[in-house]
Amino acid sequence: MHIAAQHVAGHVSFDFNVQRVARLPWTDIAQQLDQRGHALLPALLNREECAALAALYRRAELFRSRVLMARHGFGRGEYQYFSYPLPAPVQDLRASFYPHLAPLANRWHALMNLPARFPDSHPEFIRRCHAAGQLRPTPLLLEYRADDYNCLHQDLYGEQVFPLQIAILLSQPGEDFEGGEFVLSEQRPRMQSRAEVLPLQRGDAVIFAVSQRPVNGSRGSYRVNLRHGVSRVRSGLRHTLGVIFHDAL
Ligand SMILES: O=C(O)CCC(=O)C(=O)O
Ligand SMILES: [Fe+2]
Repeated sequence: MHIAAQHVAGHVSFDFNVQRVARLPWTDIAQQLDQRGHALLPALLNREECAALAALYRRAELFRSRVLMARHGFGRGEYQYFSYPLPAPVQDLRASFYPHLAPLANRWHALMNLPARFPDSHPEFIRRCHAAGQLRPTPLLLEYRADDYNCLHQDLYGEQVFPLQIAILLSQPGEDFEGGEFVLSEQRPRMQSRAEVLPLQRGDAVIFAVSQRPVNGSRGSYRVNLRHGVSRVRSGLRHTLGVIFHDAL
């Protein structure tokens, strides 16, 4: 599982040591996720790794589809979904984070009275997605330029939903781009929506709830509805890697 290997992402080769996922402070991360519905992982990737991943955006042959957000009312800017086989670092990120998140996902589902439970390994969960007709890979690279933004949304692609996902900022705020903040909104029952802006730096990752999370109330847990998006990029170029664990119809 925890393999340290030399990987080739396109023509750029870099060492993505999956051990760093195992070494993350998982107790603290789970606590942040329980309390706030998101957890920040500072400096998950270094500058060179971010540059190598962002450069994949130009390699059209690595992707199954390209979405121009304005055409669909999703915002402005574009993204591309990777094809299978995923580039090794993307595949490794997806497979190595999943086992740490599955127990939390199961606990959240129990608290929210949702019937689905998640297997320990990502290949097993992917088999379930594929059996449900969700065959298409969802990891994606996003690219934003001046005036681009990403409307608040939920990345749901079928009945099979893994309740947590990861986004990694690949560009440096204040250097590569201005504006373009990662935003989360939370809708509690019978209350107005609450927004949170996450101060991500290049290489930082955020783990966050895809659509719902449990919140402790006086009479047990209740479900809170979440969305995420990106505020307007004021200048420059911003890239993100998104890792979603379920596949798409
Ligand atoms: O560009 C971002 O920071 C958000 C990307 C996103 O919507 C996702 O990873 O699902
Ligand atoms: Fe998203």
